[in-house]
Amino acid sequence: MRLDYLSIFPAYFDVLDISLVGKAAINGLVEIHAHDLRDWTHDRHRTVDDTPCGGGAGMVMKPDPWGEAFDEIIGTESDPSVHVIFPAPSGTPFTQSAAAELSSAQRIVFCCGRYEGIDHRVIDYARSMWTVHEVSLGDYVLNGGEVAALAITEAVVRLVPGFMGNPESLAEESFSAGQDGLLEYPLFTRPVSWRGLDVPEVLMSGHHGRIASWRRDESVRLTRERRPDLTDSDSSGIH
Ligand SMILES: CN1CCC[C@H](Cn2ccc3ccc(-c4n[nH]c(N)c4C#N)cc32)C1
Repeated sequence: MRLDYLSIFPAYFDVLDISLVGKAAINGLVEIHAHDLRDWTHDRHRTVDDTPCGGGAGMVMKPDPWGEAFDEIIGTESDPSVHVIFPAPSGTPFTQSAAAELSSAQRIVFCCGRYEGIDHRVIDYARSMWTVHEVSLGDYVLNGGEVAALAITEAVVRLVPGFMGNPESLAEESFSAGQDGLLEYPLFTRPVSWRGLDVPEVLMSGHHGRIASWRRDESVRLTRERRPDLTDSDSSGIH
């Protein structure tokens, strides 16, 4: 899997060399390339923004640098196997199932906007050439797309076959299919007693049936408390 990041702050992606994603890069599972969008400007000030047509606050990212960057990084041929991701507050909420789908992609290009956003013709052009995803990390406003690109990268790469040392652990995570769409149960480890707080006895019983039942009950309880929206979904085990 090749991952490209287009941003006016490419240093955001230096962190990928440190994290788990860095290990995947070393193992050859993923190839990471960060690019400075300003490398595709031609004026002395390396300008990437301009005032919004129709007025309004802030600045909008000009289409020209993006188009020239696309030509060089992706090419000028249409290819639906290339996935181009535009993080944006107006995007579709990014989910675990979207991460799972993207984990089989061979090429993902993240377009990280800044200012008030990117000229919409950039997205329209990308849609005419590649498979485009306009996604949102959540219902809050960030200053740009970089943090979202990092979060999406981690969510996707950890699902790439061969990345996780113990793929079985993926099955029990919140939001994974194996978890019935429920939140993860509380976790405990040694010491059994810590500052007057004890591990639930059932977890020390060695009785696998009771442990599984306790964990399921806890997942149902937490999901009802914190994510009632998940309890109505078909995939959840709660109805
Ligand atoms: C005041 N304005 C409002 C519009 C957005 C401006 C900042 N910005 C520019 C590009 C850009 C990309 C993503 C996000 C973003 N925010 N929240 C999320 N979940 C996102 C995601 N994915 C934010 C962004 C700030």
